[in-house]
Amino acid sequence: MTARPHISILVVAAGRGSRAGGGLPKQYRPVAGRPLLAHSLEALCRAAPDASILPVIHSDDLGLYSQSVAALDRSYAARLREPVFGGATRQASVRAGLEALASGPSAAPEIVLIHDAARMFSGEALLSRALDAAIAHGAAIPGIAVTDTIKEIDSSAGVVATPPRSNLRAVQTPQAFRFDLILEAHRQAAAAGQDELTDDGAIAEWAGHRVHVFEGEPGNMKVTSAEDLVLAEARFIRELPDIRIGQGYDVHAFGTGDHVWLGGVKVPHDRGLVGHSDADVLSHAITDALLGALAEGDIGSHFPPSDPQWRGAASKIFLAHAAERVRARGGMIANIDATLICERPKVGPHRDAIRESLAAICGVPAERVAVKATTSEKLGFTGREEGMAALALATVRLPM
Ligand SMILES: Nc1ccn([C@@H]2O[C@H](COP(=O)(O)OP(=O)(O)OP(=O)(O)O)[C@@H](O)[C@H]2O)c(=O)n1
Ligand SMILES: C[C@](O)(CO)[C@H](O)COP(=O)(O)O
Repeated sequence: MTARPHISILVVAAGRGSRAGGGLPKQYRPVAGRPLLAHSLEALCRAAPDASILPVIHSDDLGLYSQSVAALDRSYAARLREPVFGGATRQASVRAGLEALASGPSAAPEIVLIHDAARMFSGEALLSRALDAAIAHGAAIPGIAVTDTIKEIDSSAGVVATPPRSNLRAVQTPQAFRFDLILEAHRQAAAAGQDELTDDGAIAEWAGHRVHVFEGEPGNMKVTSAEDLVLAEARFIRELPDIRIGQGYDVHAFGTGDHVWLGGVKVPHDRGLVGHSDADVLSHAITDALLGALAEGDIGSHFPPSDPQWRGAASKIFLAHAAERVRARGGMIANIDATLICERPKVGPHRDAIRESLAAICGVPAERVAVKATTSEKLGFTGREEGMAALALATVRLPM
């Protein structure tokens, strides 16, 4: 198997967004509650898990940039290199980024993908095509067939040419290159005073390289105008994953015994909980929360108390089943938050063990599982220590 090349992604975000208007540069304008740049960076982090990412920003925008990074998941933010400052044109900003990659603390990449921060819908398939094309051709850009007829015009003569549409492509980013090729092409163009080229493909072309065009994506829009921001927001909201919240509640009475089961952990107590199964009130509430999020009935409909096979059963079977239902629907459990209501036993000393146990049963990290406890101030059935109650919420993310 050939080793994967070392890849960097340069994200140019130093423009002023004058065509979009609205005060802030467009890459910092909110889209669905977060700066546009946070969406673009997140899309790249998701689509290219191995690549390091170098943002190129304007020197006036450090505060805005930090706010965008703060809106990212920490694991994504950790993948970003220290930003470098861009120049007065896109071309100058790209060159600043390439020079930083060439002279930075880590080895220069073999392949560089150059991407507009203003494009927030770049997915894995597009990045993968870009990478393959750069490896195969050295210089490659994504293009889509144009569907409008394009005219070349002159202000005095009007239309001067109608180029055959079948040969025209609207090109996008990421544009992908062998790093040494595009760095040298940018240096040569700058030295020759050629500083108004609007994409990196044009720079490679100017330097005499054959530039390959691979299939772009119609959805890979560049936010340029104020209308584009509105379209991007609408599209982002339409593509949001299906986030579900489920709730569960359960009660079991105390009876004789020397322990209770809580979240799959045996907790010593001077009484036990009575139930058809092991009466793990916490696991039951969470099972119902997960099934509730899926709108797939409740614990009783999956494991009828009338069925003798569940007599004395370990409740982790029920909970693992509910978690498996989430996975079977292509989803993931985002978090579980549960509260036990009892005077005794004290839950605090067992909390971490219970969280670990629930996390293992559900197949999620323990940091996504919260277990809390409260008394009812000696009021009601829990206050009189006649039984225990548990409440649970689960957030589940399903594919659209
Ligand atoms: N001096 C510049 C100009 C542009 N860009 C970046 O290049 C991408 C594509 O440029 P464009 O959409 O034209 O952005 P702006 O230059 O900001 O827009 P405008 O021309 O409307 O001012 C954007 O992500 C933009 O931030 C850049 O890094 N440095
Ligand atoms: C690089 C680019 O996005 C390819 O379509 C485009 O040329 C950028 O042009 P802009 O005027 O800087 O938006």
